[in-house]
Amino acid sequence: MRVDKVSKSYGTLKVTRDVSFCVEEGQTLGILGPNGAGKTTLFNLISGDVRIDSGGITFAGQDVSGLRPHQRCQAGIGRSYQVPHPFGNMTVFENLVTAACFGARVGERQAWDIAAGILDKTGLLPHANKPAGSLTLLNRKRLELARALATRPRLLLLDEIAGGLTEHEAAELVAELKRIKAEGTTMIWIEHVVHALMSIADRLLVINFGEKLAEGEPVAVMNSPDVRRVYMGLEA
Ligand SMILES: Nc1ncnc2c1ncn2[C@@H]1O[C@H](COP(=O)(O)OP(=O)(O)OP(=O)(O)O)[C@@H](O)[C@H]1O
Repeated sequence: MRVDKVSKSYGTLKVTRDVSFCVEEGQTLGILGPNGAGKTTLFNLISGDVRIDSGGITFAGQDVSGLRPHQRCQAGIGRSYQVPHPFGNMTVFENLVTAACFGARVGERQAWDIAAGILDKTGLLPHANKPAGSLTLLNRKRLELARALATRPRLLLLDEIAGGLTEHEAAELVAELKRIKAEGTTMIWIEHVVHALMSIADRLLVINFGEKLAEGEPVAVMNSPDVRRVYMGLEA
């Protein structure tokens, strides 16, 4: 997946400024940056929830910049949202079947199988028949991940899915993401929980004021003077 000189403004506020980066197939890119730096906007531009003003986005050899969100999902780009958006009155299982039917474009029978497999994988099996709106924070986060997985993505965009979890819960989540990665799924993960991100990311990208501040091998990026000064508030 390649993001090439992408920009986005809201009125006079330039929230994404000429951002470029690549993610190799099967790799995990971690995205860090202060609040309001433009990280979620970047996801919105990749998933098509928001149109880019300029630049280009290529996925699996195809220019997807002009595609609508559901077309990008069907092309293999799945995402979770920072604020979970399940169908609250539908059960957990029904949410996953719906995601599989519309995102992975499979028939209902196959969607059931996909949903059942994901329930098991994400620890949601005991909650399969509960309304999604009744879940705890941890299970809502699990469902957000599960719904994205049900679309059978080749590229999975994860927006702050560890925020608000306990240490133990975050470790469980990381273990699950490692399994997903081992199956060959490419991932981009926006996360403030740095140690969780560091435990899985092959590369890090740091965004500040809508611009790329640093990119590269995770330890080198975290130790770079610019990142220490701007992101962590430390002297170089
Ligand atoms: N639809 C919109 N209209 C106007 N301004 C917006 C819109 N969406 C985002 N912004 C602004 O763009 C900037 C970047 O927001 P964004 O949500 O991408 O940041 P973020 O890095 O994901 O922040 P956080 O870590 O707090 O989630 C912020 O100043 C935000 O207020």
